Amino acid sequence: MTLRDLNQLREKLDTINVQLLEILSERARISQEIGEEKEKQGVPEFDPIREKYMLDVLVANNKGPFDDKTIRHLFKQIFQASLNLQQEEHKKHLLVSRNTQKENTIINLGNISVGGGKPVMIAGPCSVESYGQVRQVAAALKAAGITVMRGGAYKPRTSPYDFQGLGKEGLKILKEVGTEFGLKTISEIVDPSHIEMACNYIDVIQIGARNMQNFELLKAAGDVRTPVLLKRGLAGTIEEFLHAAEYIVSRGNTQVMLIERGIRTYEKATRNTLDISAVPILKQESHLPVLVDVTHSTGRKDIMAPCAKAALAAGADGVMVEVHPEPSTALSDAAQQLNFEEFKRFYTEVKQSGLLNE
Ligand SMILES: O=C(O)C(=O)C[C@]1(C(=O)O)C=C[C@@H](O)C=C1
Repeated sequence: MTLRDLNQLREKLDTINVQLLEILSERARISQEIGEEKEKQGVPEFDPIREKYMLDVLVANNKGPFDDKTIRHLFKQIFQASLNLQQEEHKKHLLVSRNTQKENTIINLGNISVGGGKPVMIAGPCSVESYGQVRQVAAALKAAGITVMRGGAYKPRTSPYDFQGLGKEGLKILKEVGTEFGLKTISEIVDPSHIEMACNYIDVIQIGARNMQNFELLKAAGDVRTPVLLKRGLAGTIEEFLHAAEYIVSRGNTQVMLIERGIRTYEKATRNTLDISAVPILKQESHLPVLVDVTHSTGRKDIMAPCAKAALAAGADGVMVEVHPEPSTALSDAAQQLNFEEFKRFYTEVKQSGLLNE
């Protein structure tokens, strides 16, 4: 074969490549149209039976030189790429998506609004341990000007032998103390059958990281009209996080706040890895308020203030931090809760950055 012949063959390939591209693009456009129709009809995009049928037809028509396995592989890539296109489009239509609602969702908690452009500080003990302990924290928070207090009554702990929380008794304490000090309260609920009951005692239902994909719990939280603080799962992707929020919003409860709390990585210097990039991504992709939990993400008191400032600089609508009257005696998270003095220093430093704007 002469050099001239080789060049002629390559020119033929170049032409076919462009033709293939045109055909592939045309196929992709049709697949997108199918995707839109599927969305309207509420039919899932991925259809393995349809894919199997198409592959069988292709293999039946295959005259070589590619073997059947190669044909299956090549076309499966095309199906997958088309499916990705359909799913990208579908994501834009989620109720939690910024494409569906341009304006920020604002959640009013007493005299503060979360998501309205004025970031908030939420603080409180990891666990509700006693009436006296919650009262002490509430008094310190009130004095500092905090108006939303967190406190865990149902504690999903790694070990079944660790303190499991005071349950309903803990919710009652939060209600009593919250009312006395004029504070709004947040507490985690772990059982779908407790959601309705909890609404009588607390102002915000928290769904914890371990329950981000507890779909029955998400549905139950979607059926009430109490605001929900949804934590990102330990290994939850941003896409999974948004779909978890969609579970709640699609049931009619539009009052959802997202909270980044660190994800599991190989890094051991912090308890989890605070994914700061999640903040601007979530703000771009969703209209829901985005907060950052600096206690669980870092697990380190010495870097909580810079991480809180980083979160606010990245666009977070608020920061959550754990505070305890005497952290060394705390029944959970003893190492990372701030005492009142430490909280004051932390809060002052964050306020001085001018990012909190309270
Ligand atoms: O035919 C369909 O139902 C499509 O949605 C199209 C298509 C494709 O483009 O190959 C896309 C996703 C499905 O998994 C199967 C096929």
